[in-house]
Amino acid sequence: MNLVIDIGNTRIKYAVFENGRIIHDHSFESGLFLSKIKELFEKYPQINNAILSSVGKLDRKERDVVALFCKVHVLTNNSKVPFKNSYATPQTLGVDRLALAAAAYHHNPRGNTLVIDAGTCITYEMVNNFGEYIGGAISPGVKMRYNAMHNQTAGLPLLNPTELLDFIGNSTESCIHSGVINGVTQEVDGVIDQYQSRFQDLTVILTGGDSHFFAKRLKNTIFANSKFLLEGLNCLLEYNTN
Ligand SMILES: Nc1ncnc2c1ncn2[C@@H]1O[C@H](COP(=O)(O)OP(=O)(O)O)[C@@H](O)[C@H]1O
Ligand SMILES: CC(C)(COP(=O)(O)O)[C@@H](O)C(=O)NCCC(=O)O
Repeated sequence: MNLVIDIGNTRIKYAVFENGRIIHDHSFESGLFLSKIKELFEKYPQINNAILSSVGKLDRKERDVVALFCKVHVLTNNSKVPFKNSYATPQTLGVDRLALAAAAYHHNPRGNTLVIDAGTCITYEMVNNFGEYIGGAISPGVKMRYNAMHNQTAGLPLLNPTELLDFIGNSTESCIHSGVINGVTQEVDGVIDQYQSRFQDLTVILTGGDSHFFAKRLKNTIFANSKFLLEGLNCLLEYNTN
């Protein structure tokens, strides 16, 4: 059994894999790391390998906690990947993006795949039909857009994301919601259009904790997969331990 852990800028997500399939997954706040990991190994003592991916400062404590129970691979920019990495600055590439590219390559090794991850930031990852990761984009996430407008103005309230009734706002709140939710929707649809005009038979995967706020509004066809990054981590764990 494998344990994969994704420490993002907002949440920690993990999954237990058996024979390539998720048998358990969960997310939690960073303060609960030790107790959650202990609980997990009590429930699944068969876990013998783990991979730890962190886009923040990985506290040695976190690695050491997992290492008490099994072998740990800490994902870095020097980990082996099954695809060609053509990012111009591979040492500064977020390891979460490496995992998304691995998942894209695993699911569609001979196809063109665009992965859109709506987490703290919205990231775009392109793996082409030559098995080459060529990069993509980083843009502000849904919550970040609400926070930025509140923090950088005198008069805009801080709102929580919500379903949008119409793209035309007629109040301060509905205008902010339109600016963020309709704005993200138009951005994502526009970016998909650009990639589609350059890459034939493009498969688009949408993932990330905030994707549900706009997924249904997209005009383009996408495959929603909330576990895509975790699946990529499992591929990288297998690739780096076998
Ligand atoms: N239990 C939760 N705790 C915090 N955020 C959550 C939770 N469930 C869903 N979310 C949403 O997920 C978003 C973070 O998405 P995620 O893909 O986990 O980002 P990251 O990988 O950058 O940490 C938050 O902005 C929030 O809206
Ligand atoms: C772009 C990111 C902040 C995304 O983090 P997330 O929203 O998934 O928490 C992270 O992948 C990162 O810090 N990247 C480093 C820069 C780069 O990928 O080129």
